[in-house]
Formats: sequence, structure tokens, C-alpha cells
Amino acid sequence: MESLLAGAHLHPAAFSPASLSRCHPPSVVVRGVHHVGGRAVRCAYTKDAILYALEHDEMFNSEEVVQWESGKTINTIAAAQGIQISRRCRPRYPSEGSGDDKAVPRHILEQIVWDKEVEVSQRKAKKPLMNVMESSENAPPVRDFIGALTAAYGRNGVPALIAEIKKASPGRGVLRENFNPVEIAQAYEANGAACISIFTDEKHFQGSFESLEMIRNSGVKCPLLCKEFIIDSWQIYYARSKGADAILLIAAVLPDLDLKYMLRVCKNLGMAALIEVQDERELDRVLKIDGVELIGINNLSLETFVVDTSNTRMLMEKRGDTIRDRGILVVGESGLITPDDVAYAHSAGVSAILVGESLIKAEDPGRAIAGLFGKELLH
Ligand SMILES: O=C(O)c1ccccc1NCC(=O)[C@H](O)[C@H](O)COP(=O)(O)O
Repeated sequence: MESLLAGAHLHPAAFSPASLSRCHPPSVVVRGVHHVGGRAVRCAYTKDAILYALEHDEMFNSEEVVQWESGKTINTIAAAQGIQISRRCRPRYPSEGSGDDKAVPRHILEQIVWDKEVEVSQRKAKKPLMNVMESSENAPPVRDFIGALTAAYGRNGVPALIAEIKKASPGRGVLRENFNPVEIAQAYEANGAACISIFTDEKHFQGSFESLEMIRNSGVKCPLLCKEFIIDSWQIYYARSKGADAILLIAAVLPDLDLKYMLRVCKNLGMAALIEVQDERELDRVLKIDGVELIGINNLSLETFVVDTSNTRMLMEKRGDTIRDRGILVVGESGLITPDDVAYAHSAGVSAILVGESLIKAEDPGRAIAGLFGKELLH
């Protein structure tokens, strides 16, 4: 059995808990193909080799390793945490392969995650982790996402705005035909948005990493959130390499160990992580994690598409004290259309809101910001 312990490409970041435990219990051996200097190397890592690397970089604490050592698959671990999204571990779409892949996703979020697994595995084959890490080191400097939200909240006395760039959504179809992401970002910034969220998923939201990169290089100064369905730490480095200052981590998709690990990756890169929850169980899981600074409460059920703006208020009533004690900034997300909606979210205790559809569908998305707040925002 070959161990790559001495290999320069053996970096702990290559071993996200999900990718290790996904199909093979890591307590046995993990096999894979790694690309070293453009050359594909077939390799097998022993548990000991991986543990040595992890210890060396102190990326995990012992409790995490114990959980990981149990050899349970990610689906077993996730189900025990109430996560309903399963993982498939497929390298290609069924239409591209010969296998009889007949499984049907239970809802759109599961479909998105299954598609994302294929997409990420294909992107990784083209640009392996070590290359994307190198690119992330050459990216434009990180901007302070949370600092921008806090400053805007103080300046305006209303929740700071994360204005979203989303061409389409699975529930609503195409939201805007005449779609120029750079122009929209500039208009958002000129009208007081504190930060900008950019959907990068192509298949379901018609977004792209090119849009993110173009916006970052266009002179827009607002910090940028890469709105992605992150399932692998590779995506975080990739987002950074394209100029993202923050990424989204969805608690309905990621088990606790992945949330912790990915939060650590973000901090190492100087990025913010917006951890999104939909219900009390997810919120409680996230509140158990050290170092969480930014939580998004989504009013949209990602499984059923039902929007209920009272969700934010309900969760803040239950856990607002803990959140305030910990100094965590809360973002109210989805379904916010009018000044009354913004005031309602504000009174629930949020310091920021994430708004997409109601701005993007307006004839002038920049001017629509004053309509949303009932006043012009200072910037
Ligand atoms: O927007 C969707 O339809 C959607 C579908 C499946 C997964 C996620 C989805 N949206 C993510 C979001 O949370 C919203 O884009 C964001 O909160 C802004 O909401 P809105 O102002 O209602 O566009």
C-alpha cells in the first residue's frame, strides 16, 4: 500500500471530512487519483497517513477525529443530525455514464446537491486542489464582509443590505431577461448596498464564476458573497481565486464536521462564512460551533419553496439571547419586498437582509433599493 505522507501535495485541505467519509470508511483506506504537476497519480492513503497530516497542521480537534474514525458514511452521519439531503458520490451525470442510475431526488435542494457533486468533480479534474489553492493566493485581497454590514447598519439605522444578483431560480424561472451582472452590481453599490451576493450556480440559477470575477474586476468595492451550494472545500478556494470575500454554507446540506472544517478554511483564507439555517434544529447545530460570526435565517424552505417571513422572527424569539450574547450578526433572507417587510425583519432582531428577487425584477434594480427601504440609503 502506497502512502503519500512525504508527498508535497499531501495537504490536509485535500481531505475534507465529506470527501473522505463519503463512500469509503476512512478507518480502512482511501483511494484516489491526485494530479501532481499535470500528472495523474493513483494513490491510497492509510488512516495513519491522513491523521499524521491533520495533526501536523492542527486542522482538527480530537473529538472530530473520533467521529471521523467511526467509519460511518456521510449519509449516516448527516441523517443523525437531521439532514435529509443524501450524497451520491457520482463523478458524472447519468446521461454521460453507462450505469443504471435510476435514483430520483426527493426535492430541488437534493437535485442541486447531486448535480453539484458531478460539477465539482469535473471542475476538480480540470483544476486540482493544489492549483486552485495557488490561484487563491494570487487573488485580489479579501474585503471585510462583516465589517461592511456592521458599518452600513450603523450608518443607516436599518438592516444592512446584501443585494443579490440572480438571473433565474428553480422555483420562479428567469427573473430578468436583460441581465448584465456588472451593471446591476454597480447600480446596487451606487444605491447603498453594503455587500453583493452573486449566484454562481449555472445549471439551476444561470449564474457563473465569470460574473463574480468580472464584478470583482469592475471597480465595485462592496465585499462579494459567492452564492454557491458548497459541498467540498475545493469550492471555497475556487471562490476566493475568483475574488469572493464570503461564501455561503447551508446547514441543511452540510453535517457539523463539514461546517466546522469549512469555517476553518474560510478563516484561514480571511473570508467570512454566512451559515444559513431554516429551522430551530439547524440553528441549534450551528450555535454549537465555535467561531460562528454570521448566520442567515432563510424564510424560504429550500425543500418546498414556501416563503414565510415570520420564520426569522420565530427563530430570533427562541434563540435571540444566545445569538446576541455571542455577538453573532444575523441576516434575514428571502421574501422581502416592501418597507414593511424590512421593518418586520428589523424588529425581529436582524442587522442585515439578503434580497434578490424583488430588486432583480424591478426595471431599475438600483433605484428599487430606495423603494424596498422607503428611503435612500447612505453609502
Ligand atoms: O431562490 C430560490 O428559488 C432558491 C431555490 C432553491 C435553493 C435556493 C434558493 N434561493 C436561495 C435564497 O436563499 C434566496 O436567493 C435569497 O435569500 C434571496 O431571496 P429573494 O429575495 O426572495 O430572492
